[in-house]
Amino acid sequence: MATIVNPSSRGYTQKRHTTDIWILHIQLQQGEPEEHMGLFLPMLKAMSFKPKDVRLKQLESKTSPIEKYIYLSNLRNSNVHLFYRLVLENFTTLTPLIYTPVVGEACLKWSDIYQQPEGLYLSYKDRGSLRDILRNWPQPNVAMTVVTDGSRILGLGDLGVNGMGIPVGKLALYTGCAGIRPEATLPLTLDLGTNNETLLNDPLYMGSRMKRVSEDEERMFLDELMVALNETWPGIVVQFEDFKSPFPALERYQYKYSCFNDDVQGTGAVILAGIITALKMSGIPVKDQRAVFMGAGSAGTGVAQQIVQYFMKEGLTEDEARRCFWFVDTKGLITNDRGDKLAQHKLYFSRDDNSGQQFKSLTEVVDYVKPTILMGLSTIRGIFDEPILKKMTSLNRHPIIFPLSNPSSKAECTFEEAMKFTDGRAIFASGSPFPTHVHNGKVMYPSQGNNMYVFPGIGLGSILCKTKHISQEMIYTSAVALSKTVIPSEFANGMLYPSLDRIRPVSVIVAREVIRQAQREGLDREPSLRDMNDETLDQWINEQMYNPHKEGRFNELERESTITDDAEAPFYEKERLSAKL
Ligand SMILES: NC(=O)C1=CN([C@@H]2O[C@H](COP(=O)(O)OP(=O)(O)OC[C@H]3O[C@@H](n4cnc5c(N)ncnc54)[C@H](OP(=O)(O)O)[C@@H]3O)[C@@H](O)[C@H]2O)C=CC1
Ligand SMILES: CC(=O)C(=O)O
Ligand SMILES: [Mg+2]
Repeated sequence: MATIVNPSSRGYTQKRHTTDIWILHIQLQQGEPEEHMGLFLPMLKAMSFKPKDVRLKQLESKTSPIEKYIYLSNLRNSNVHLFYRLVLENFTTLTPLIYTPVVGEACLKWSDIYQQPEGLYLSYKDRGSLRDILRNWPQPNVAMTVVTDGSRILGLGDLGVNGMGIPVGKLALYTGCAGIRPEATLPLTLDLGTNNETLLNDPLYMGSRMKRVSEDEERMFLDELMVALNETWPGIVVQFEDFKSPFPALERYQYKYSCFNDDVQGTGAVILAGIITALKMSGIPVKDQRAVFMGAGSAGTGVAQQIVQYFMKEGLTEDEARRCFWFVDTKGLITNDRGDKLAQHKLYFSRDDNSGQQFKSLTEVVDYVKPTILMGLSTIRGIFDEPILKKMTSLNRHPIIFPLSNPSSKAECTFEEAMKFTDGRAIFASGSPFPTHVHNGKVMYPSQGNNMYVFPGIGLGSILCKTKHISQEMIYTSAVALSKTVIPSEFANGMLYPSLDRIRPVSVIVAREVIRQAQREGLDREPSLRDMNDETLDQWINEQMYNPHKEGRFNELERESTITDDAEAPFYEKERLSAKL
């Protein structure tokens, strides 16, 4: 049975020996004779930092992103409140280290950098006992799980159980961005085999050494899992993540359980929010939009479907809206007469107006369609090259360029490339973060079109209103809500999304609107929220959110947890105060 848990990072009380330098420092401050401090004395005397400052210094001293990732994982496991305090105070700098792009490198090296278990692994052999295994999880009140089978981790392919970095990273964002308590989150990885030969031959690989089970076998496993999860934690919100397409489980469970597919629906919502703002910037009406999508997988078609819904609300018929999209996959432009059997999820957008012509390359498609929007969800680094970006610039005053593939190593173009080859005119969003770029002496700001802007709010709203299921309208509403959170100064800087430093209030707004939509559809099971006005509801949502600054200690040995709960008191004083309680 491949069940491994590490409860400490989820807020579980765990004894731990604290022999680090902080204890010496505390002892010094508490009057311990100086001779006991030995060689550390000068260093200890010079220390006037609080633990969070020291942790940031230590983090800075790590020279590579992966070392920083490991450092932060260890901190999360040893002192969960201090970790989240750092995250909340440094969202913009720490998110790339705990999420994309560095989580991609962490997943690639998972077996090599493995320090401790951080979630629950369920293997195919466990089928028939899933409920019993879930009951062994030490936390009684799990509200949210992110589950992957590791079959399509970011744009990196089948990484088997090494995909665990994704549920861990996404749930860290649930806690950071939306205040879901750490102990209420369950990172879940299904070990259903892998078709990655490198992993199968890697002596350090920790998953089952077998090829992936069949689609039918996986479906039966998921059926058992969904029942087991809901019996163990009734109403638990399930986020499906990084399953290879096609992913039929969404249609199977969508109206039965509280669940959503983040790659299809979360990405769809966040990119729709970006497009709503981008269209305001470009000034081109909906009816004149022509969007070319490089990549027709779960994310690409999910995004286009959300935009179709928006175009229809803006007055187009469904057919008119659908015809604003052209998709390119490994075989070229997707058309009805291309000669291959199209997967189900591609049929809706397949073109029938190509007069028998077939277009193999993106360049040919761009020449043919003359798009206003170029979306990348293809995992092909650099496919939006100089000629294509220049072509888009010749066609549009403000071409909309969204290289959305993750991690950065898979991005269709970088921000710098987009600015350079469109003469600073592109309206830009990427899946992973890029630095600002100076173009003709002006600082240009990239936007990050990543589902992290919505999934925390969707999950939070769904949990709080105890929704029966998560409807398509709830997802759509999250997009519209997000688009309204961009403030004028951000818009003026070309930003399509709010600054990450405001992510908590943004998540409150997204959660509130998700709750309101559930109420309109009669899906909510928390009637007390129905009579609250928006202001009261926002305040109530805020009060429900985990705040690491207000957390008490875990136990006497969790010294650092104790000393993080007051921002102002010197930590050694706080330690003394807490010791009296
Ligand atoms: N920014 C964000 O928030 C998000 C970004 N993503 C990113 O989007 C990317 C795609 O994810 P997803 O849709 O789930 O993946 P899929 O595997 O479902 O789809 C990938 C698509 O890209 C096409 N493709 C791959 N390689 C080539 C190639 N060499 N030439 C032409 N087409 C190619 C595939 O074609 P074919 O169908 O013929 O195989 C397929 O249509 C990933 O990098 C992922 O990280 C995903 C979710 C959210
Ligand atoms: C962001 C995300 O969900 C992905 O790249 O798969
Ligand atoms: Mg994903």
